[in-house]
Amino acid sequence: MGALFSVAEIRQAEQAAAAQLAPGTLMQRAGQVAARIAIDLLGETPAPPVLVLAGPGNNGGDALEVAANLAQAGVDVTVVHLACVGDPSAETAHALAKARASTAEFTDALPAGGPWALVVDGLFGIGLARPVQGEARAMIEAVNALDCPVLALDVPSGLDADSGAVIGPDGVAVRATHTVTFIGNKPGLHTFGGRDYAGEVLVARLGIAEDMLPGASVHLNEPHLFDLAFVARLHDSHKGSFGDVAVVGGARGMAGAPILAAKAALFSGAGRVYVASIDHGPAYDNAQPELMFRDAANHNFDGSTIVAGPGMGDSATAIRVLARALDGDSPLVLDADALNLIAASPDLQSRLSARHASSILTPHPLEAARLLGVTAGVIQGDRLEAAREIAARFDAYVVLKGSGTIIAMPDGEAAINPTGNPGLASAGTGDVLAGLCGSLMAQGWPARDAALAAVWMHGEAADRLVAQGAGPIGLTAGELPEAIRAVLNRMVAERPKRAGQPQS
Ligand SMILES: NC(=O)C1=CN([C@@H]2O[C@H](COP(=O)(O)OP(=O)(O)OC[C@H]3O[C@@H](n4cnc5c(N)ncnc54)[C@H](OP(=O)(O)O)[C@@H]3O)[C@@H](O)[C@H]2O)[C@@H](O)CC1
Ligand SMILES: Nc1ncnc2c1ncn2[C@@H]1O[C@H](COP(=O)(O)OP(=O)(O)O)[C@@H](O)[C@H]1O
Ligand SMILES: [K+]
Repeated sequence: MGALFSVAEIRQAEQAAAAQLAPGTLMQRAGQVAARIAIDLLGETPAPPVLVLAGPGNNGGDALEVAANLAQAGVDVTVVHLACVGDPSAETAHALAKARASTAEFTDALPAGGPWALVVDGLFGIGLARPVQGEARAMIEAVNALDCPVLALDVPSGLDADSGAVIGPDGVAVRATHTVTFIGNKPGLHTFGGRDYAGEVLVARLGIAEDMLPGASVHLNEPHLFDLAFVARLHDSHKGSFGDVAVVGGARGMAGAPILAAKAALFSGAGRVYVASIDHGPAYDNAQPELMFRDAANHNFDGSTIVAGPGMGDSATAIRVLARALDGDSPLVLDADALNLIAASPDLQSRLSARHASSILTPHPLEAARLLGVTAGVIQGDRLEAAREIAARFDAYVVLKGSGTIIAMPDGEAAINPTGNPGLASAGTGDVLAGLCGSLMAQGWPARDAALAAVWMHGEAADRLVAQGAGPIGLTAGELPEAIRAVLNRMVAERPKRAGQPQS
C-alpha cells in the first residue's frame, strides 16, 4: 500500500515479468487500462475527438495501443506519431500496425483543430534521458496551453519519475490532469514538480504480482504508517501526563516565530508549553496566556522536549543554548536558525551526530542545502536522496519541506507526504510544524511516528481550511493550530480505543 518505486526497480520488475509473458503483453495491458480510464474521463456526452500523442519509444507504443482501443470503442481519435530514428521495438511496431489498421486518423504535425475532449500524452515515459527539444517540445508547449483534460501515460512527458524534476536544463514537461502510471507508483509523481505535472495519479499494475517488485523503502505518507501511535486519553491523567515542550527562539524582532510553534504544541496536546527566549522575550502572550515565558540562557530544559530554532538568530547566546540542547538527553526538534547554526559549525555538527536521544530536523530546501554544503537547486534535483543523506549523516529523522515533503529515517526508510497545498507557502507555517513535531514527541510518540504524523496532519489541516474557503490564498500560519487540533482529535476518535503509550 502506498509503495513507491525507482525507475531502476520498475525496469527490473518489467523485465522479469516480460520474460514470462508473450511479447507485447504488458504494452497491450497498458493500452487497455489507459483506454478504459480515457473513456471514463470522456464521460457520457457525445465527445469531440481525442488527441493521442505517441513518441518514438515504448511510451509511444502504449499510446498507439490506447489509440487502437479507443478507435475500436467508437471514439473519434487523432494520432500524432513521432517516428524513432532507428527501428521501433517489436511491440511498438505491432502497436503501430494495429493503430494504423483502426479508424484512428494519423497526422504528421499537431493539428490546429480542436477543441479536444482529451489529450493522451504518450510522448516519453521513464526512458527520457535528455531535455525535450524540437518538435516534441513544441507539442508539449501546445498541449500545456489547452484547457482540456490531459491523461499522461506512465509519467507526464518531460518529468523525471525518480525526482519530480523537469528534465533540464531548460526542459519542459506536460502538465497532466491525470497520470496512469504502470507497474508501480513512482516518487517523482508526488514531490517537487510532481504534484503539479502529474495531477491525479492512478496506478495500473499490469498484472505484475507484488513479489516481482522489490520491498519498497519509500512510501506515500499515509496514516497506516503511524496508526499505532494514536492513543486515547485516560480519565485518570493530568498535565504532567502529556509532556513539556520548550520552544527555544525569539531573538529580538523575531518573537512571533516561537509563539507560533508553542501554540501548535499547545493545541496538539502537550501538557505544558514554555517559550524560552534568547533575547529577553515577552512576559506573557495576551492571545495565548497558557504559554509560559522563560529566559533561554537560564532555563533548565531537563524533562522537556525541545523545539529549537524558530526566530533564534545567530547570537553567542543562541549558539550556547543550542550546544546545551544538543548535549542533553531531551528529544529535540531542530528548525530554522538552529539548522543554520549547525550548518555553519563543525562543533555543533559533531554534537548532533553524537546524540543518544531522538532528533528531528525540519529543513526547507535552502536550510538543507546549507547542511549539505550544496545549492538549493541540487537539493530539489533529488529531494529523496538529499533527505536521506542528511538523515544518515546526523543519525536523525529529517523532514525536508516543500510540495511533497520528504520524511527520511536514519535507517534509509523514507516517505513522501501527499497532504498540504500552496496555502502553506507563507511565513510561520514551518514554525507550526516544528511545534507539532515536538508536541507529539513530548506525549511519548517515537520520533519516526511524530515526524510522519506531524507532516501529514499539518498538510491535512491546511487542506481542510482550503475546503472551508480559508485559502489557499491568504491562509495564515496562526489558523493552523486549531485545524490541527480538529484533525488530531478526529483521528484518535476514529481509531480503536487504545490507551497508554504510543507504539511504533
Ligand atoms: N518495456 C516494457 O515492457 C514496457 C514499457 N512500457 C512503457 O515504455 C516506457 C519506456 O519506454 P522506453 O524505454 O522505450 O522509453 P520512452 O520513455 O518511450 O522514451 C525513450 C524514447 O524517446 C527517445 N528520446 C529520449 N529523449 C528524447 C528527446 N529529448 N527528444 C527526442 N527523443 C527522445 C529515445 O530515443 P534514443 O534516446 O534512443 O535516441 C527513445 O526512442 C515506459 O514509460 C512505459 O510507458 C509499458 O508499455 C509497460 C511495458
Ligand atoms: N506549495 C506547498 N505545498 C505544500 N506544502 C507547502 C508548500 N509550500 C510550503 N509548504 C509547507 O509549509 C511549511 C513552510 O515551512 P518554512 O519554509 O519553514 O516556512 P517558515 O519558516 O516561514 O515557517 C512547510 O511545512 C512546507 O512543507
Ligand atoms: K508520457
